[in-house]
Amino acid sequence: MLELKNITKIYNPGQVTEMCLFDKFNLTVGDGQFVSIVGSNGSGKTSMLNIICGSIPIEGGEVLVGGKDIAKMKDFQRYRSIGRVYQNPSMGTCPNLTMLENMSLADNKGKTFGLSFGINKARENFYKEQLSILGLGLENKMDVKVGALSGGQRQAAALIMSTLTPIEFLILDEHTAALDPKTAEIIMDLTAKVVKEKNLTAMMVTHNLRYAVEYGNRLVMMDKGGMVMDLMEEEKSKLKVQDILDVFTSISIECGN
Ligand SMILES: Nc1ncnc2c1ncn2[C@@H]1O[C@H](COP(=O)(O)OP(=O)(O)OP(=O)(O)O)[C@@H](O)[C@H]1O
Repeated sequence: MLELKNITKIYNPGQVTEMCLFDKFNLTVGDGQFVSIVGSNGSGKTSMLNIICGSIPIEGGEVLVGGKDIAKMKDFQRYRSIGRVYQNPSMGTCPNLTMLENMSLADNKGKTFGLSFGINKARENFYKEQLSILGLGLENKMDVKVGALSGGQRQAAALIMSTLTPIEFLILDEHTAALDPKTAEIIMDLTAKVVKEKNLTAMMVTHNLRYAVEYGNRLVMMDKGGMVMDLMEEEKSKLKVQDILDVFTSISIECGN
């Protein structure tokens, strides 16, 4: 279980540009939940993911995984339980390294000796087996430099790399936003497959309302550092894209837009 408890996040504290984004923000994500997170620009979605991943400091509160405060852990310890796929496919992979070297790097994540190639031929079959889950033939491209792959193939590889070690949480940060519509569909289907097969808890930020409605078993809408909608499985299953659009519209009318 992941718990964000009384999170306070202030950007630029003490400066004229000081901005309190989260003021005692709370969110609990149960094991096995796949949470779609939507919200207008600047509502705090990416900041929330960054707080979970420890990429930005917080002024107050706790980030608990299984009751343990991971905000105080070192990066390599925290990333043992978390995998993240970014918007830009090149963020999750090393373009100048081969598929095999990329998989090997991902395999070494969270180990105390740091990042090393540590190519282990004995693991190669495991890497191939994992890549074959995607059904894109990447298991036959082990010696190809990842930079030579298409954006969609790289994002698919990033998905497998981020879930190669036994993580608990998969963080998806607009991970289909840079892809063409057809490739985005493929990556979304693969995401659902990987989350199910690896029994992961997932948090997916997306501006694609259809994906938010169709995928996952919980939907959260954020606005100005708070949650304005939080629908669990049954309620979410009845939700239509238009329902979310209506909430968006009412929020922007309240804001005078
Ligand atoms: N490094 C930073 N310094 C100062 N303010 C920041 C910083 N990062 C984010 N913010 C502010 O925090 C607020 C939330 O930003 P965040 O990127 O978390 O929103 P978001 O919901 O992910 O937006 P988007 O949909 O545009 O990606 C915004 O007002 C933004 O300007």
